[in-house]
Amino acid sequence: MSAYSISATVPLDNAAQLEETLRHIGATRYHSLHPFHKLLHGGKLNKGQVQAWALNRYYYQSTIPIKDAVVISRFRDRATRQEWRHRIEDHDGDTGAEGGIERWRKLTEGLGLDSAYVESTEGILPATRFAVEAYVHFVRDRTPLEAIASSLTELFAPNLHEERISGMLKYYDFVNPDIMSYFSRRLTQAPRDAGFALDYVKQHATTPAERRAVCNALIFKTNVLWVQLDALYHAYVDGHVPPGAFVPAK
Ligand SMILES: O=C(O)c1cc(C(=O)O)c2c(n1)C(=O)C(=O)c1cc(C(=O)O)[nH]c1-2
Repeated sequence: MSAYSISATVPLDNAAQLEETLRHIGATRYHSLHPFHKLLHGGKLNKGQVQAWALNRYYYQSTIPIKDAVVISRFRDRATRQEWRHRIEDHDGDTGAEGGIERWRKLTEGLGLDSAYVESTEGILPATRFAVEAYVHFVRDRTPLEAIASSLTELFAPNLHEERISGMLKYYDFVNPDIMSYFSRRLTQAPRDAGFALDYVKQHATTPAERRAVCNALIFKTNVLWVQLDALYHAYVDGHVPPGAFVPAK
């Protein structure tokens, strides 16, 4: 066991073994297992703590299209770029079509946060910034195959989003279906994206070494997500807010 890579003894001789290993990584390392999410979805946080989560996650959400633009830049193959580009539109929106970032801003606004403050990202935790930047650098610096593989956490997102929608609506009187629209929309977007990425890595990782690199890219990404919640827990559950970061109103 390592925090960064799968064990050398895991068999990766074909695409079926690759998929099995990827699903195992999700089942054991996805951030749905993190204690901060248990508190968030179980109604155990106060409004200020939910605000801190949404404020920090805004940085992740708003960086995703930048990450996807970098992914696209790695491919000479037009068909892959064509397939990938709707992800940018899903988040950025288009003329007359609201995108995910705008929906996320509605969430932070509905939680009572000032949009200019959220968009400035001035109040986010240093660990959020470092983790999210590491994701962008990963897709820039690793192979195109690993860049695609790092998006595979989305395979596990729909279950988490369903748990989040129902838990947050049930437990928090400051949450309503309108401000949760970001997540209801992702329930259809994420499976399509994850399905493409899974098919892609199964087809293009043709050696055990490449399949291992795919698995380790997914582990890297689960770490990107996990450390963001570690930092939120330390700051807003344990109460050690770093200098200059968002402090909820009393
Ligand atoms: O709420 C979540 O837990 C969660 C997780 C993830 C993920 O697993 O990376 C994404 C999202 N949401 C999400 O909304 C989203 O648009 C998204 C894009 C990506 C990606 O890596 O390209 N991950 C995720």
